[in-house]
Amino acid sequence: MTSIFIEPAPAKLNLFLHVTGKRDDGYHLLDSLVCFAEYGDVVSATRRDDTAITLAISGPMAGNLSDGNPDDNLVMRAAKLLQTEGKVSQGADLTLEKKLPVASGIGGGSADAAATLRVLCKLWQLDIPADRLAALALSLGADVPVCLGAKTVLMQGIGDELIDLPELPNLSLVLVNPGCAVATADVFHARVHDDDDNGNGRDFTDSDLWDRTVHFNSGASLAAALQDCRNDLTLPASGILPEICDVLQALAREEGCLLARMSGSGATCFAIYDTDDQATNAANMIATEQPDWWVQPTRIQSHDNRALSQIGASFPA
Ligand SMILES: C[C@](O)(CO)[C@H](O)COP(=O)(O)OP(=O)(O)OC[C@H]1O[C@@H](n2ccc(N)nc2=O)[C@H](O)[C@@H]1O
Ligand SMILES: Nc1ncnc2c1ncn2[C@@H]1O[C@H](COP(=O)(O)OP(=O)(O)OP(=O)(O)O)[C@@H](O)[C@H]1O
Repeated sequence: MTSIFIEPAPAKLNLFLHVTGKRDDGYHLLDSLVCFAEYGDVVSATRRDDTAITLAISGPMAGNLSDGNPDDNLVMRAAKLLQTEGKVSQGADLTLEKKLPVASGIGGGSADAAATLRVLCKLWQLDIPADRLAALALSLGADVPVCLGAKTVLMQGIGDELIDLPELPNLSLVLVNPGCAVATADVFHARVHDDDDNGNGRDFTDSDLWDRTVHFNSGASLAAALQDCRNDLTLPASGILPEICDVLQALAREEGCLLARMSGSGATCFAIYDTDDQATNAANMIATEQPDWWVQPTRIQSHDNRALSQIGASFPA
């Protein structure tokens, strides 16, 4: 019997993203409310007797990763890092079902790397201290630590400081990407004044604007509070890719839209709708009008289904 271990790699959403400073090494300090969608990629792993690590990629977005060197894939990089760190003498056959658009602000690669770390800790029965695992995650990318826990948090620092928050209400969401990749580094670099700021400069937002104690009981009350926040990367990202403005307008004009905003460094935008039906209708309308866009209705990941997903699964193959 071969055991297969399976881990979801859910889409990350920045419900707001404030840039609060810049470090000497060029990385930006953030204050961001991060949650995870039910929709995402899937990583699975089976054991090998030798030390080789293989990766097979399938799924609707697999083609967008086929050009690069497979060893550059964040799944492979995470696996090799963990194998070295854990002094593991086994290998693994990994699969990645790629459903999220690549380089699109919803952390697809980061979610895949984090899911790989989780799945291989189970497969290889590693007991790595949480702070060591978080440091490994950060070495793979600023978004990987938040994707490791895959729960609602306030994210600060460069993505390495994670503060637990009360669970958010169930949200009816639509994610839309105009079909163009945007590089995160280009968006940060395109910020006005970015080059002459020292970390306390005039174009940075104050941090700690979010009340960490409030428990929202509806999507409407959360969306109302989010109106006072922004994504500070929307302007630079839409300067690079003006279609982002079209996506935001398309989401906002559908019935029941409570909030439409870009996630991360874009170009994917999300909208919160009042009901699941309104989200489904909005997704259908936008997909019909814009057949080249990626349009995905989903919900926020709740504690219940997250608990299930974190256990993973082991069954005969
Ligand atoms: C914008 C966010 O998506 C918000 O969640 C993340 O901060 C991005 O995280 P990520 O894609 O994992 O980013 P990385 O791969 O670590 O960094 C890519 C590039 O983005 C810029 N970068 C990234 C994160 C950060 N806090 N400040 C930055 O300035 C840097 O130029 C860096 O070279
Ligand atoms: N498994 C993977 N999935 C997606 N991208 C990957 C993967 N492995 C490597 N990459 C590379 O990583 C880069 C960032 O991709 P990713 O999809 O994580 O961006 P993103 O959604 O903008 O992330 P973030 O929101 O964390 O900034 C791309 O240039 C892509 O080629």
